[in-house]
Amino acid sequence: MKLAVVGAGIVGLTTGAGFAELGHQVECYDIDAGKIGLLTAGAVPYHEPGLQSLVERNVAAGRLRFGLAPEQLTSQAEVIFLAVGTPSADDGHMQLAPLWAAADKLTAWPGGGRRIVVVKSTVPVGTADRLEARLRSRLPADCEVHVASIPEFMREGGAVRDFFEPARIVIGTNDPETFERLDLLHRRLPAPILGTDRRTAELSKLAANAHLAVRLSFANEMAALAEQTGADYPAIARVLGMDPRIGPHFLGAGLGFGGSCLPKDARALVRLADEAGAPQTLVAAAIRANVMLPLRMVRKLEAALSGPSRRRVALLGLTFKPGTDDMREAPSIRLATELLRRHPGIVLTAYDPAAGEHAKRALPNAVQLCDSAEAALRGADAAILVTEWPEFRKIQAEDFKNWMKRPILLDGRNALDAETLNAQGVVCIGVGRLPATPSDALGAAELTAFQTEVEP
Ligand SMILES: NC(=O)C1=CN([C@@H]2O[C@H](COP(=O)(O)OP(=O)(O)OC[C@H]3O[C@@H](n4cnc5c(N)ncnc54)[C@H](O)[C@@H]3O)[C@@H](O)[C@H]2O)C=CC1
Ligand SMILES: O=C(O)[C@H]1O[C@H](OP(=O)(O)OP(=O)(O)OC[C@H]2O[C@@H](n3ccc(=O)[nH]c3=O)[C@H](O)[C@@H]2O)[C@H](O)[C@@H](O)[C@@H]1O
Repeated sequence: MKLAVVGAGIVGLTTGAGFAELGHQVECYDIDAGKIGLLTAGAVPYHEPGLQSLVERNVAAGRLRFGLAPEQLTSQAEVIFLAVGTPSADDGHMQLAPLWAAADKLTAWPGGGRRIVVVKSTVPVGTADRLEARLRSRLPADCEVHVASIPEFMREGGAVRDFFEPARIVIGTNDPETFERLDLLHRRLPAPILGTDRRTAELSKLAANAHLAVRLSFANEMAALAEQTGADYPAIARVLGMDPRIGPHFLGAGLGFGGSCLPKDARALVRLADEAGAPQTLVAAAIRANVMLPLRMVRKLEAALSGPSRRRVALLGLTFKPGTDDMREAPSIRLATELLRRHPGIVLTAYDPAAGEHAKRALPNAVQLCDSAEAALRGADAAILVTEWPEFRKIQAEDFKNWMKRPILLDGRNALDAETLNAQGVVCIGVGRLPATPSDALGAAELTAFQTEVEP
């Protein structure tokens, strides 16, 4: 089949390269000339395992091409995927301007006939309906267009694996012929295909991310309760996870969920639900609970250092999770900002193996970015493990003791072997693990003030 993808972000590029690997002819477009320049020169601009070789292989085989506009490639695509970004607006709604801009360009695409436009981007319910009406009113009479919703569930850092081994594929359309073509396109992927209407497909995507957000906030609040009551949250998570009705995934407590999707999609769902008259109070509470977590960590640091002003504190890991260079809504940003706001004299050093320039752009200027964990830790009074990159687990107790002024580690992801480190003279404090000292607990007034500040 001839396919086109508009928006060569992580989703668009992985989808395009993935379908090319399955033997289809794919053209990928993006308005970002820098990105298209890199891709045309053979460089993938994302830290995404397996994507570089997937792209290289399919470009070399002549199945994958890149361009700034369809006129450059004379597209005759039967199926066009829209995979542009849908970032949050200030009020929590999703910005759909990139989607409408991309869609409006479709009306100038060469060639008529029957075309299927698939919305891959995560969007509010009803967007595919609006898009179809918009396209039909603008396309020439010889062009028959059908819009479908095929939401994407891939995870960053595992996008290629998730493309080839998805848990499920949802095809949202009411048009039987459109379903048949899209079903045929996806049939080689080893996953159940669920046919739904478009609105159900759109809401199922938002519901999936909101469910994950609620689950994580539950885990984090339970971990806080474990700390305050002297229980051990990781053991509780194991107990919960062994119940097949609960399952073991996404129960990890720590600094909370970040990234370009979970927070954005949860916020958008709350807005959508308010307008629809079916408020999602649980999801709203999950968002609030999540943004509190960096503050909890600041309070822990304050308790551990008895006042971190003019101290040197190292942040280990900055991206929103390991395996990616993505800094979008990374908890490290709120943590660093809050530390600097509350303790203007603090010296913050930081190291991340992948964040590079993204970290420089996302973090306050005062954060000193280092090019190794050792450089960040040298002379530090304490360190906070923010992102559980595997290389941090290789640092030995002796290294922490030699490099740091005081080997105090706040493990914000329960990634380190606290027992071993503690036995070897390093103070390692995990999340939901140790009984909190009274000063750890957030005062009610402080909690309310912070919550008001971060109200979703
Ligand atoms: N990142 C992820 O793992 C997942 C993302 N999603 C959703 O997929 C969508 C895309 O996400 P990402 O790939 O992460 O976004 P991204 O921000 O990495 O990439 C979006 C791309 O679209 C391009 N673009 C914007 N307007 C355009 C236009 N008018 N014409 C052509 N290109 C245009 C941008 O230049 C950018 O390269 C979002 O709605 C997101 O919520 C869904 C599942 C997973
Ligand atoms: O819509 C999207 O873009 C995607 O959003 C998430 O994927 P992703 O943002 O790549 O990251 P996750 O692996 O879900 O992690 C999200 C956040 O939760 C945190 N997390 C995850 C798991 C856990 O146990 N504890 C925890 O704090 C991570 O550190 C990270 O900050 C979903 O998992 C994907 O299914 C979805 O397609």
